[in-house]
Amino acid sequence: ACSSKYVLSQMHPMWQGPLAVPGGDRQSPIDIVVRKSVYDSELKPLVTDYDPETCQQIWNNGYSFLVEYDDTTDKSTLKGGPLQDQFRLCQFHFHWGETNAWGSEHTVDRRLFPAELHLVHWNSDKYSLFEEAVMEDNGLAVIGIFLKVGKRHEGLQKLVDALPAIRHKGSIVEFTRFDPACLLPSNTDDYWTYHGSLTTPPLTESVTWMVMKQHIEVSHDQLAVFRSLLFTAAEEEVQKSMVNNFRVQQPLRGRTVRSSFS
Ligand SMILES: NS(=O)(=O)c1cccc(F)c1
Ligand SMILES: [Zn+2]
Repeated sequence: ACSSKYVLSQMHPMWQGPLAVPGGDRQSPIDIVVRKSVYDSELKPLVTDYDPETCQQIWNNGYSFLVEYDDTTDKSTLKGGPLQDQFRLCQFHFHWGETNAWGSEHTVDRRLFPAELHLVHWNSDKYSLFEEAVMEDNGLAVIGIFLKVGKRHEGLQKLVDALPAIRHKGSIVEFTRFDPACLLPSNTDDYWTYHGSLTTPPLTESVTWMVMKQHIEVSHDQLAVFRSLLFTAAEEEVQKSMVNNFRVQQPLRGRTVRSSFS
């Protein structure tokens, strides 16, 4: 599984400030200004091919909870879209708020969503490990999907039911046969894409972002279980609710956001 040490658990969201980043001219997340995005007819549909058998564990890294996949073979892959190479799924995780009013990292015309899902992949045509790819400017491809509060998401419930077992930072439990394709919106042909970074330290500028235009719906109660997680380890005397684990929007710095739809 990809090394999640890159989602540094000891980094409390307080780091959201302008952390000094080498270069720092392609940081994420950003506000997507729809009328400034440029339609690119060359952008292809995303092609995901995920094998649920590669799902391994779910754990609380003190920042979010991660579902990690075996990325030692090309069994769960992403290609197409703006991508020239094949990418391997290594993990997915979420960002959310303390209320339904905010929580997403990307915004669309400044609109905030209650949460955002990130499916993280690394370029297995060019690199042999996540740790290598994370340092290269075409190393990672992350699919961002907005969550809205509405009807219950049946596929998400298996994941929600596992959360009480990983309430504290450092908790990990086996989690198998989860097909991340069930979390994709019905339309994955319409997305915005731009070159950016990780949104948590080390904030490396190695990510091709694909933010889906169509959101998925989860129930209020399902999202409330996300908020029952803790940033803190079991032994810490003051327990802190895992909420508002999102980074603020970063300057576009002249980048162009392309859309796959007109
Ligand atoms: N939030 S994110 O940019 O998807 C991310 C942060 C850190 C590590 C990683 F693999 C993905
Ligand atoms: Zn993320």
